[in-house]
Amino acid sequence: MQYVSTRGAAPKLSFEDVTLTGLASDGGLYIPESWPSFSASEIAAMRGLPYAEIAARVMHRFVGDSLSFEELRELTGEAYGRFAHAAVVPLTQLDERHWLMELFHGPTLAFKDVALQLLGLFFERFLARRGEQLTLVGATSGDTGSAAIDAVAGREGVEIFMLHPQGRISDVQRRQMTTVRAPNVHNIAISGSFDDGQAAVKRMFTDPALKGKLQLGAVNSINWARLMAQVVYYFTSALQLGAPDRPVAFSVPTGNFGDVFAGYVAAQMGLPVAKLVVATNINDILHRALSDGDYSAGEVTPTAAPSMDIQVSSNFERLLFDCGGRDGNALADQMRAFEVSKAMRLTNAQREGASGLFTSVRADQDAMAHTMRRAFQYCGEVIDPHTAIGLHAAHEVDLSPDIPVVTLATAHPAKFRDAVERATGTRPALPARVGDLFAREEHFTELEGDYDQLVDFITTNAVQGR
Ligand SMILES: Cc1ncc(COP(=O)(O)O)c(C=O)c1O
Ligand SMILES: N[C@@H](CCOP(=O)(O)O)C(=O)O
Repeated sequence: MQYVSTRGAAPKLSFEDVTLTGLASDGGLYIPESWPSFSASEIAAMRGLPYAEIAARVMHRFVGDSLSFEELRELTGEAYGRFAHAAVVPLTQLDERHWLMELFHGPTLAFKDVALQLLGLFFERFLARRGEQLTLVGATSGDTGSAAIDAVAGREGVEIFMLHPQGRISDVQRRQMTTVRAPNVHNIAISGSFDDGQAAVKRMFTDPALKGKLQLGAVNSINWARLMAQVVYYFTSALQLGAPDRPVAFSVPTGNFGDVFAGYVAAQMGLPVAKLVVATNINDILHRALSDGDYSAGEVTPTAAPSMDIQVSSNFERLLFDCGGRDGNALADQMRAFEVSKAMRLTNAQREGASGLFTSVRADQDAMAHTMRRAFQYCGEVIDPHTAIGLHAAHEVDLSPDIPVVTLATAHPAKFRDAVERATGTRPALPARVGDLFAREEHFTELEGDYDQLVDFITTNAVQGR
């Protein structure tokens, strides 16, 4: 299995190289050269298997020679053995056709753990094999940061610099990052939004001076391995609801387009996906792009679903590449123009390519709060604001009534206790596995977010190569 860049000019890489490389040298994102696929009988044969086994079967198609099937199965067993639920991502039924896929049973209470617990093990295995070190740089709107830090804190060969937008994430999210005391963990609070942090991180990967000093790696969904691990739970949940004999729809609370792109990949691999519903909050660039072809980024508006307060949606580039005919040169021109003007129209090919599988729904703050209340009153389920946006969208879309609709429950409600309490009157308790989060001391550095200042901080504090 080889990987190509969405912008056409970077070298093709193996899975191991892609995992350690982050952004492609031409500024693009790596994607498999072609989609591997399963027959209906191969999918049916996975029914009833443990999560870690299905994970190894699905992902081995992407890993090529970088890991044997047995090595991969050992790593999936280790990663998913750390989850607090034996099913890893259990399904909860809400009514005769709506389901929640609970993705928050990992150590940091959000879906990011599903990929990052495994990615931490990939880093360790590949770096030990090569005798190399990696400086991870990342941007977070709250959940990637905590999951990445948990996955790599104290590990050999890696250090992490994580940027979060000051004052724009929940107190639980912030503390899950800033109370971790490990010499290889550096938290930086920047002024501005997640988009500003993500733009700075992407610039670092194409900065020859910085790359001359440090081997950089990515923990954001820039890193293909993140998305690959997220493909698995589309398979496990669809299998429980009747796949491959019955198509299933998914409603996905969306920000950086990673999670829902993983659903797209599952469909390319042969899973019968009836529809992917892209659910956005009022930062609705993806809803406008999919419904009208208008991909133009405005200012990010802070909401009670802060992890989705994103306007420039990184993985949308992967979809545009795949749906638009895989023309890297044309996409490079389109993306470069977008980077200057912050606006673009999708081509007809891109719109038509996306329209078969995707639809989109935007939820405002009232719809989000109303859905949290309704889930609590009618189903006894306390859900977080991001999940509520997905569930709102699941009820808005027009689908045949015999198709089950799975909403991805992307975070534990306790991560956003204040917003949940405002909407439902119930304050969810933090699970015991997060420990004494509010008793621990916080440590982070405040920076303006100016690019040169960030690079200076990283190069001064990195231990790689010393
Ligand atoms: C809780 C939660 N829900 C939804 C999302 C959106 O996911 P994605 O960025 O993969 O679209 C995020 C952030 O990524 C998140 O942290
Ligand atoms: N919502 C995310 C934003 C970063 O997205 P990623 O999937 O590219 O890491 C977060 O919680 O940080």
